[in-house]
Amino acid sequence: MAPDSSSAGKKTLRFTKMHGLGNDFMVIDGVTQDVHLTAAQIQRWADRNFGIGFDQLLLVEPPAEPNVDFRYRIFNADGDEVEHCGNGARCFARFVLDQGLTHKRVIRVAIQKGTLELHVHDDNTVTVDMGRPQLQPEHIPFIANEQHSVYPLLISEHEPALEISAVSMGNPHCVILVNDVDKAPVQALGPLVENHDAFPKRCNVGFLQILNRHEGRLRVFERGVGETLACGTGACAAMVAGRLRGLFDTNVTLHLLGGDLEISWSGDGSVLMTGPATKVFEGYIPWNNPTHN
Ligand SMILES: N[C@H](CCC[C@H](N)C(=O)O)C(=O)O
Repeated sequence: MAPDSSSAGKKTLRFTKMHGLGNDFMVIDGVTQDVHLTAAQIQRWADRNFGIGFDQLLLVEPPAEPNVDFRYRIFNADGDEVEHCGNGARCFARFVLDQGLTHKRVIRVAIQKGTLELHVHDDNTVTVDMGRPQLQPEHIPFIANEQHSVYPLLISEHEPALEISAVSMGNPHCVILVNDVDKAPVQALGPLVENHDAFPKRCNVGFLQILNRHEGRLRVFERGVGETLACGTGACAAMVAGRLRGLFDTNVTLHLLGGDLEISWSGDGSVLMTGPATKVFEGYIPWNNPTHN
């Protein structure tokens, strides 16, 4: 029985903890609850010792336009709102069905820059149409050399420039090819690239090991979070980068620390991503809605 959310003026907020291959989320129903969040509140809840602990917070809201079922907003653990989250999109679809907010198995959801179409399968995996990758420099604030969206990125004058791929899935990704992800300098290089001034909005940093034309291994140092066990938009960006370099075919399995994602891209049009979405628990947290303080 849920505690009375309005007793004695003290409010409680209902949420669900979920993950997509270990990339974990606090998911909040902002359709039946009146929710206004501050960056400071998100940071407190994201703390894995003093809060709930998550990589991103997902806020589900009513649609603001026709032909869309919901809007969903994404906030990194550092409190910043961001453009897209692939693992989050799958968990969003599972959440709105579990909560009875929809009975549709094909769900259209608005994100910051566009609309996604989600297909929920009987085995509880979800296929997300992730939209077209954006390679034009205006999406990636780079001096483009145009060659397969591969750019030199100078980290230090004492070392040769990194040869990186820059792909936007709505959120910025920098993909670096490595021989062995287990030996990749994720913690040392991740923050330097994330905060490089070539990325005025910072970026997510993917370390991609090509196994064959249909398989790769990927680790991601996420913008605003650090290394996560999986990154859906990062997997899409890595597959696009590999395909643009002529190293991947149309359908690829990417092995991330938390499990596998299936990514399809013909070289034009949308990237499709398929993977699981898992509910861990439901909870309630005492809360003073900032707009009612
Ligand atoms: N850290 C990302 C947002 C979450 C992306 C990731 N969790 C995914 O599954 O796509 C960014 O700042 O753009």
